[in-house]
Amino acid sequence: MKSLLRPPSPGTAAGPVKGWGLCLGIGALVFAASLLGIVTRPVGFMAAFWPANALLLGLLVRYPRLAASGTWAAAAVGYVAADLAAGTPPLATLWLAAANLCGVAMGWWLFGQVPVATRFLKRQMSVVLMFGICVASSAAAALVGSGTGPLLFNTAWPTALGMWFCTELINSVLILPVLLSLPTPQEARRTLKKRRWSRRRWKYGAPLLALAASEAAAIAIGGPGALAFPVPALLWCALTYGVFATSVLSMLTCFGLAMAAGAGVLDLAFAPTHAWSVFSLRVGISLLGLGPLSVATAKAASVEAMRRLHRAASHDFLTDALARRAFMAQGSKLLARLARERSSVAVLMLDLDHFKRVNDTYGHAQGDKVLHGFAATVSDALRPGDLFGRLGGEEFAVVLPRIRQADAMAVARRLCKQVRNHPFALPGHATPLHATVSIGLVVRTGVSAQDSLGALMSDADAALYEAKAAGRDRTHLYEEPRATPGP
Ligand SMILES: Nc1nc2c(ncn2[C@@H]2O[C@H](COP(=O)(O)OP(=O)(O)OP(=O)(O)O)[C@@H](O)[C@H]2O)c(=O)[nH]1
Repeated sequence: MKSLLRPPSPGTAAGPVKGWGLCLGIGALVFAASLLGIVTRPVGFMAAFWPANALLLGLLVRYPRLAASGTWAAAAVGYVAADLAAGTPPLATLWLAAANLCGVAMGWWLFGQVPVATRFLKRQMSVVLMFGICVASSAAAALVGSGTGPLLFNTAWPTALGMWFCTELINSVLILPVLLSLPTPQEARRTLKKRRWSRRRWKYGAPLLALAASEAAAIAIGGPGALAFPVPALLWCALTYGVFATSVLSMLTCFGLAMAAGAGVLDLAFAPTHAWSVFSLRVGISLLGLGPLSVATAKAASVEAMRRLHRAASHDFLTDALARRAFMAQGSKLLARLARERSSVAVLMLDLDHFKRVNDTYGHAQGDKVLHGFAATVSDALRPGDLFGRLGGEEFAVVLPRIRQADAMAVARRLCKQVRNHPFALPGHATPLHATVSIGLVVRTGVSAQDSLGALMSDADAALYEAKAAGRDRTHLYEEPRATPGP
């Protein structure tokens, strides 16, 4: 399917357009969302709730490859069909559909100018930019569509312009963040795994309770200030939950407030029937949702920056193995856990053979490539729970938890074999380099609190020395020196 408009740079969450089925789905979604807007539209008035444009824009931005000609055509059919079904005259339906599509196309084009991470609410400035785009796309739809006000809805043009704009704004500002921050199944699984719901349930439940209580207080007390009552609870939610959960809660709270005010349940002590009061209410509620969203986005961006910083500090830049300090810290922690379990452990010391010759023959830069390839070969051969670190130079270490001696020996031999058989391709050299490694290992069954990682590494190092002395490219198991019989 050929694109009408060039899609924005391929997004991370893009998926292929699967033919007409997907187009039909988009058309049906736009039709249903438009009908919902029309059903909630007061007779002879413009719609107060119009989710179709925000849903369409959100899907196109979230999955850029949806933005094909068939999708746009299906969306147009969806808009027109919904208005025709509601009895709008045919020419007017075309005008209304054109206005809606104009707003969506404007938003879609502007999102395409924004870097992918910013677009998906992963940067500090994401919410500000998203708000700017929502204003521009709402203005585009309002400018094109507001001419229908005097003709169809008996509304003066400036009022129609304002109403169209504020309705578009509240819908896009509240619905778009939900779609833009929608986690992939992989991200959702990771988040659920990280959160320890059972142990800290109160910590995760408290902001939700506060939000419900503040909304109840807003309805009970009322008055112009009541709109701001849920703000502290929403901010608490933003500091506790992720961007997606915050955007869902903001959307529900803000739409809830707008509907409660419209229905008179929330008494704001002003006349919600007066057009400019409605304009002010909708714009105000749109802005209300931005605060918590900005906090959640800024927090997520700083957590991500900290994670990267931590990774850079704990991992060796050249080989991506754990750096010495992180290896010792994580290894000692693991050993303490194994001591509590009385489990077994194996510690391996690995040293590339004659590595100085590699540097001397091929140069230091090529030596770096060999170190990188060696580390990748070793880490590929280990299990997820094993620790692999670079102690310095061409010396590495591995901790294998909960392993029997025979299996640890098999792992060490396998590593030796894999390195021996691995051809290290060096740029500018026709024939690949073959390297070998010597490994010394120590196995402790029933780890006790007296065992330290440093002592085990020193035993493994002694075994490594023996492996080197015996001719290299081999493994050697450390054996406790036998007690000499007394006189
Ligand atoms: N390319 C590169 N070389 C390094 C790095 N760190 C240490 N080396 C080199 O690794 C070499 C280690 O040499 P030696 O300790 O003599 O050991 P060897 O030549 O591997 O000999 P054996 O260990 O006895 O088999 C030295 O030439 C160091 O300069 C690094 O980050 N990159």
